[in-house]
Amino acid sequence: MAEAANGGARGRGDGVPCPTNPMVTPLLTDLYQFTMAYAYWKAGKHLDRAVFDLYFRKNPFGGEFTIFGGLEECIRFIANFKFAEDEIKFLRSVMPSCEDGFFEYLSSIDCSDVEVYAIPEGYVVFPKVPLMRIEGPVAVIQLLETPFLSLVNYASLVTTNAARHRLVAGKSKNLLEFGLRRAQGPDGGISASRYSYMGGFDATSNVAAGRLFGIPIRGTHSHAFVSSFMGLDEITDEALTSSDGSNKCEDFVSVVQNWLIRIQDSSSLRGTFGETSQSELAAFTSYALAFPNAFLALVDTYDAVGIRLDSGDLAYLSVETRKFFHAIEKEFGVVGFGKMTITASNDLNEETIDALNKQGHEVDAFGIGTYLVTCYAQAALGCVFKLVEINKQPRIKLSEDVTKVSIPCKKRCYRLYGKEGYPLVDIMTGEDEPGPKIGERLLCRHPFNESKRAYVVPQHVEELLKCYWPGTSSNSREELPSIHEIRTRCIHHLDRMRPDHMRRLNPTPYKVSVSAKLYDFIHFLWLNEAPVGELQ
Ligand SMILES: Nc1ncnc2c1ncn2[C@@H]1O[C@H](COP(=O)(O)OP(=O)(O)OP(=O)(O)O)[C@@H](O)[C@H]1O
Ligand SMILES: O=P(O)(O)OC[C@H]1O[C@H](OP(=O)(O)OP(=O)(O)O)[C@H](O)[C@@H]1O
Ligand SMILES: O=C(O)c1cccnc1
Ligand SMILES: [Mg+2]
Repeated sequence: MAEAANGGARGRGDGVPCPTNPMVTPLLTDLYQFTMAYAYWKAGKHLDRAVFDLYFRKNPFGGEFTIFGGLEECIRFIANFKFAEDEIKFLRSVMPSCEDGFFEYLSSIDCSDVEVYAIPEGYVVFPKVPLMRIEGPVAVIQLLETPFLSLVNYASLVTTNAARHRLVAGKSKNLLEFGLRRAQGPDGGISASRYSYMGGFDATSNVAAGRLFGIPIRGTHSHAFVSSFMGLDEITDEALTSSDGSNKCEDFVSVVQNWLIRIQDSSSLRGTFGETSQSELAAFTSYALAFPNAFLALVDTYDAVGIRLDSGDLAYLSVETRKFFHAIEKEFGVVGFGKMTITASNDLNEETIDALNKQGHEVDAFGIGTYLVTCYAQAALGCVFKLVEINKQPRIKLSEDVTKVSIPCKKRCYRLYGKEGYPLVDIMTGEDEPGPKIGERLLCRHPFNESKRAYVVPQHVEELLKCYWPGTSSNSREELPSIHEIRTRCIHHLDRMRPDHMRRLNPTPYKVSVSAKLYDFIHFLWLNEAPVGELQ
C-alpha cells in the first residue's frame, strides 16, 4: 500500500517498499551530515569502515521500559536510498563551494555495502543497549544518522506511551486512538495511529492510517450531529430496515416515542427520563435509522446518560449508565441491554485512567487523543547515534556526565532469562567474545559503576541484535513482520517482564550490563582518551 502511495522506487529496493512517507528521502537530514560527508570525502576518509550504535539513555515517562518502534521504516529507507538527479542539483546550490567530484560520489552511493543489525521492532528495550548497529562507509552512515533518529525517536516514544496506557487500562478494555486532530501534523497523526496500534491499542479513528497499515478503524458519534437536530419532526423517512433487509419497521419514530413513554412511566427508573431533550432524541433516532446494526450514541451533549461519555465525572456517569442499562434489561426483558458498550473520552491519560480504576467505573472502551499522540508527558525519547568503531579501532565519546559516555566497540547484545522465565539482565560484549551459555555463571558488570556487578546463570539466552540488512556479507536477512505480528510480539514481551519493572510508581530499574572484558576495555580506553590535567 505504501508503494502505491509512494511509487517509483529510487534505489535497488531489494523487494523492500519505499518509506511510507514520501517525504522520507536522502535530503531529510541535517545540513551538517552533508558537510561532514564532504569533509570525509575531501580527507579521503569517506570509505573508512565505521560502526555506529543507535540507542537512548533514559526510559521515558518516568518508567523503566521502552518499546522499540520504527525499524521497518529505517530498512525501507536504506533499501531505497539513492539520490535523484534534482536532489543532487539542489545540493550543489546549497553547498556551492564543494567540488564536483563530491556530487559525483553522492550520485553513485546507495546502501548496498551497509550492514544493519537491530533488535526486532516491538521488543521491550532498555537504555544504553543499541537498538540498531549500523556499519558501512563512514560518509554514507553519517547521512543516515538524522533520518534514522527521526524514524525511531517518535515511533518508539509513542509505542511506549500506548503500551503504558494499555498497562493501566487493563487487557479487557478497548483502547481507541482518537488523536489525529490533535497530533503534530499529518505525519505525526499517521505515525501515532500506526505505533499506538503496535503498542497495544485496538483501533484508530484515522481512516488513512487504517488503510495504509490495515489497522482496525472505529468511530462513535459527534457532538455536531446531536446539536444539528431540533425535534423529531425533522425525520421524514421513518422506516427502519435491518441491514440484511430481513426486518422492516415502518414507523420507527413512533416506536421510539412509545418506548420513551414506557421508560418514563417505569417505577424502577424513577422518572429518569422526565426531561428528555426532543432534539437529542431526534438525533439518536435519526442515527439509528442510518446505522440500525451499529448504533452508538454520544449522549453528553446536553445531559450525560449514555453511551459515549465525553464530559463530566466519567467514573460516576459510567456506573449510573450501567445501572440504567441493567434496569432496562430487567424491567422490559431486553436481553443484552445491560452489557451495552460504554465508551469514555475527554483528555484521558494514564493518570485519569488510573484514577477511574481506583474509583471503580463501568467504561468498556477509552477513546484517547491528545495525551497519547502528543506524548504530552514527555516530548522526546532522546535516541542518539554514536560512532563506536572506525577501521576496526574502537572509539569512545567522553563526557563530564557519565550517562553521556558512549560504550565503545562493535558489540553483541544478549538478554539473559532467569529461572522464573523473566528477563534478568541485558549484557553487551565485544563482537568476538564467546556468547553467554545456558547454565554457565557469567559476571555482568554495570558499564560505569565499579561496585555494581552480579553473577547470572542464564536459563535462556537470546541474542538481541539480528541482521536486517546484510550489506555485502552473506548473512541472511530477517523478515519484516506485519504490524499485527509486531503488536502481538509487543504484548507478549510486556507480559513476560517482571511486574516490578512495569509498575507505574517507583518501578525497579532493569539491569543493563557489560561483560568483564568489555568493562575493562571501556575503562582502559577512557583513561587513554581522557586528558591528564596539570596542576600549577
Ligand atoms: N472520575 C474521574 N476521576 C478523575 N478524572 C476524571 C474523572 N472523570 C473525568 N475526569 C477527567 O477530568 C477532566 C475533566 O475536564 P473538564 O472539566 O475540562 O471537562 P468537563 O467539564 O467534564 O467537560 P467539557 O468541558 O468538555 O464539557 C478530563 O481530563 C477527564 O478525563
Ligand atoms: O480528548 P482527547 O483525548 O484529545 O480525544 C479526542 C477528542 O476529540 C474530540 O473532541 P472535540 O474535537 O470534539 O473537542 P472537545 O473535546 O474539546 O469538545 C473527542 O470528543 C475527544 O474529546
Ligand atoms: O469517533 C469518535 O468518537 C471520535 C473520533 C475522533 C475524535 N474524537 C472522537
Ligand atoms: Mg474533549
